[in-house]
Amino acid sequence: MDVSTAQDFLDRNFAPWVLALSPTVTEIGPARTVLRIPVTPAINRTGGIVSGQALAALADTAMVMACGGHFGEMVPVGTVTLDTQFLRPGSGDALRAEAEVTRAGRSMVFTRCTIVAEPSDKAVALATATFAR
Ligand SMILES: CC(C)(COP(=O)(O)OP(=O)(O)OC[C@H]1O[C@@H](n2cnc3c(N)ncnc32)[C@H](O)[C@@H]1OP(=O)(O)O)[C@@H](O)C(=O)NCCC(=O)NCCSC(=O)Cc1ccccc1
Repeated sequence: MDVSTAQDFLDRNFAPWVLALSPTVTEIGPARTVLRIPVTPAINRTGGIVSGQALAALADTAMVMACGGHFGEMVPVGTVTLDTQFLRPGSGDALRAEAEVTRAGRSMVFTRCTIVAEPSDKAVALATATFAR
């Protein structure tokens, strides 16, 4: 599956408020899937840092897309667990979510994601999620 097919799936299937984050698929494949969002005032909480809610939504979205990258096509999955660690305040120009499948079984898919701030390249959040397929 190529980046434009993945982007098309994302644009057609995710909730409007998630699409309001302006997620762009920059890489998709069996090894890893990468999404990017701009940092805008709309996703910041008080204090001028990115809200945890936006970070969690980005991570969940990236890990759903990583399932598609792993299987070579978008497959219907439902999030069963989502765990996030907010390592440091998110700020900068953009956030890059690097997601991968750690194990895909017959009914469950295990994934992880690192969110990195640009241009600092510092990790601001780690996440894991489990999906039912
Ligand atoms: C504070 C702590 C949880 C733990 O700290 P510690 O273990 O003691 O770690 P340490 O002191 O080593 O600092 C680590 C790094 O953080 C930096 N830094 C620290 N303070 C500030 C600051 N004030 N401003 C800017 N940067 C600051 C500090 O320079 C360092 O950076 P470096 O490593 O040199 O590059 C930290 O991990 C953290 O901020 N995580 C992110 C939490 C987060 O963003 N959650 C989501 C948003 S909340 C939400 O959405 C809910 C909500 C919504 C609406 C309304 C209300 C609530």
